[in-house]
Amino acid sequence: MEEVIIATKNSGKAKEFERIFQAKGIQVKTLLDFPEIEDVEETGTTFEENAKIKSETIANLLGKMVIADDSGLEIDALDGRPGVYSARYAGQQKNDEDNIDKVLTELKGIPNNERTGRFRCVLAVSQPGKKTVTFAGACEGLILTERRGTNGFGYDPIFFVEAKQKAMAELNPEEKNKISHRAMAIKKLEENFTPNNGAES
Ligand SMILES: O=P(O)(O)OP(=O)(O)OP(=O)(O)OC[C@H]1O[C@@H](n2cnc3c(O)ncnc32)[C@H](O)[C@@H]1O
Ligand SMILES: [Mg+2]
Repeated sequence: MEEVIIATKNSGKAKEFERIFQAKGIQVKTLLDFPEIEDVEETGTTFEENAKIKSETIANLLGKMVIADDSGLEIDALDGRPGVYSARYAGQQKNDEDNIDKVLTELKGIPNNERTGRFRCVLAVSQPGKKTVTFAGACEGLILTERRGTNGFGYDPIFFVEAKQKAMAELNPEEKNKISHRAMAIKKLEENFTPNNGAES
């Protein structure tokens, strides 16, 4: 495999995929390279459903193998929210800062030991004429009471990784890409995916 197409318009995700795949000699293209392709509506109720909707739509459109990533932050004290609504938690404008503010407000007064949560990522791989296959990854953490660090994207500044004693946004890209939910899902994909998976459509 020399090139992969990742069906994402999120530049933070795109950078992580580029870094991880380029280290393996694989070129990454994302939907940022295809500005004419419109947003795919994420009508599913699970990460898996949404990842499949994105990969199948774009694979059909381009006639090539496509990988999609649906991901988000699940917070126990909020019954799993923002979950699949992570990108648009504070509204359709998809603003990371507004989303973080909303989570911090909702968690006001919740003690540290109850601020558990996890990032989840489901990767879906679609090839024309074949069944879509999926790979999931997760990364456990605690939700901080204020922002720390400036690396990464999305909710990284308020996600505390206990093993590192740092916020995700305080880790450099290599460190994040060793432990993240996305890294875990990519690892599973590498270990289990061959282009013959999902043989019949
Ligand atoms: O659908 P695409 O085009 O890929 O881009 P998106 O931003 O809409 O992506 P999702 O629908 O999968 O929503 C994921 C949201 O979850 C959050 N998220 C996912 N992975 C993250 C990570 O590694 N660090 C911080 N936040 C993350 C972030 O707010 C994302 O916008
Ligand atoms: Mg999305």
